[in-house]
Amino acid sequence: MPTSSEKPLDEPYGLFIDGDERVASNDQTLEIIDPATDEPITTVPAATSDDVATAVETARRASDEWQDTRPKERSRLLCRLAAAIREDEERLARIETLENGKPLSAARTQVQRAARHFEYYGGLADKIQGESIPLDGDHVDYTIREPLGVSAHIVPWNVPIYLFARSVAPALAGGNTAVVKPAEETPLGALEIARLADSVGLPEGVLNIVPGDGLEAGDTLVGSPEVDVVTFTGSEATGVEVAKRTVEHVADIHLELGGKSPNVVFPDASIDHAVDETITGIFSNAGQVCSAGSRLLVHETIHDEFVDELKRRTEALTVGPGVDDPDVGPLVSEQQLQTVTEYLEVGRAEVGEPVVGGETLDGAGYFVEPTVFDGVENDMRIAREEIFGPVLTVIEFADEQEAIELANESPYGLVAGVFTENVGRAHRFARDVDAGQIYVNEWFAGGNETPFGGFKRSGIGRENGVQAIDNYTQLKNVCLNIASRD
Ligand SMILES: NC(=O)C1=CN([C@@H]2O[C@H](COP(=O)(O)OP(=O)(O)OC[C@H]3O[C@@H](n4cnc5c(N)ncnc54)[C@H](OP(=O)(O)O)[C@@H]3O)[C@@H](O)[C@H]2O)C=CC1
Ligand SMILES: CCCCCC/C=C/C(=O)O
Repeated sequence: MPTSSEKPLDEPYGLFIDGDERVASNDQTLEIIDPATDEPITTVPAATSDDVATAVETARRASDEWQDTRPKERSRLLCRLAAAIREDEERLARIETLENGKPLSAARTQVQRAARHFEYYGGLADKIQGESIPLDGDHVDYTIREPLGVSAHIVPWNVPIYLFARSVAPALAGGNTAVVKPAEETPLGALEIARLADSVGLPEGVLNIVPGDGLEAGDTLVGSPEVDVVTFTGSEATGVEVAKRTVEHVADIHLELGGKSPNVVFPDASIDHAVDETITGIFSNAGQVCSAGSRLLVHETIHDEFVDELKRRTEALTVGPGVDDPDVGPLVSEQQLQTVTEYLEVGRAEVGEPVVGGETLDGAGYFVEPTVFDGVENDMRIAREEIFGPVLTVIEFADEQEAIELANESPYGLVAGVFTENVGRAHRFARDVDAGQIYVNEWFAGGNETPFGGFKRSGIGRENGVQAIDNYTQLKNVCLNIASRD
């Protein structure tokens, strides 16, 4: 397997089923495009419904043995996989950059996070414990956490390697087998990690990867009655369809959907720091992050100074191909470029010219300038709808009460951030704002260890942390009558 940075791909790629690689049953393929150049990178097989059914049958067959594998052995295997990912970090990062477009240093961070995820859940695999419940002297009552069985993972294209790890690691740790459908644009990272899993000894059939079209491969997967739990990250519209299909066969479902997260800056904050974090919050991954800080609420007394500084630093950001490690890479696809371009026009119609950015770059690739729209009202489309691009909307507020009301006036509730040096205000914000995670004085705070998921229309359930084990286990209660019957 090549490890040099010059040749990150180890072609050809196959559907990864039962520890083996194969072409699609009808030979169809997906073409993978480099978003920085609009040029094809490689092809992978596109799973048909029959292929997905085979993958699910395989996962079902492997399920009993994996459930019976001693937890400490599952733990060892996941930790070995983490080590293998770390050893291959540079090549995997180059693959993430190639298929997704993100800057190389950001791709390296995401590969490290993926490795950390397998370590973290490897560490937890042998600590999934029940409880004993006191009843009375004649009864012994206890709970056991058992695996659900076959888990299905619908993974998006924005952070493909990390988001693959985010749900697969706790699922395998919990004793489930997995079938993963990566996004059409970015299947390579998942296929590469499946090979690493095989190389460290993960039993055949425990992890299966079926790249393909959402409407065919994805729908067949989540609709399969043999699937016991579905985890989905992506758009709200698709998430709702996936949930309906899953509930038809009464499987568990976890949804991590969109956001329009408020980033609230009070006058007592360090402006310098808050501007930096605002830029990180909206322009990382070219704004293609569910937890992007896309709605900046800034106090009226610091508004002008803040926006001037934001403009100055945004203008200085470099935009270019991810392999050159710029500040901002291309969007993932022509489709995403079109969506974001339409929102730039919506923004112009709603508030006029942006204070910075607002253009797509000429030439090959899907590049959009980092953009800031000022003078936005909270009920405008650019303040309510998830753009999923490098586009920030700036809204003024007059006092704390108004800031909290504006923060909460959104259909979403994924994360919310506050910049203030006033501890009481930070805690009031955390108490009063409806979001699954609150950031204080740092955007993208927390990590693999901290529960992550949405209030309101941002989703159902929590990823990350010890809590994610609950997503992939079911609770059994055992109650014994131990009264003497002599
Ligand atoms: N919360 C997040 O992190 C993400 C949010 N989004 C949001 O979604 C918007 C559109 O992006 P898009 O890629 O179309 O997102 P989707 O939500 O449509 O796709 C996410 C995943 O779901 C799959 N999928 C699509 N339809 C089905 C289905 N019927 N059954 C099962 N799986 C399905 C997709 O496959 P396929 O690739 O074949 O379509 C992909 O793997 C973005 O602009 C952004 O706003 C997108 C990605 C991540
Ligand atoms: C800068 C990237 C941080 C990624 C954090 C996890 C993202 C999740 C998502 O978009 O669904």
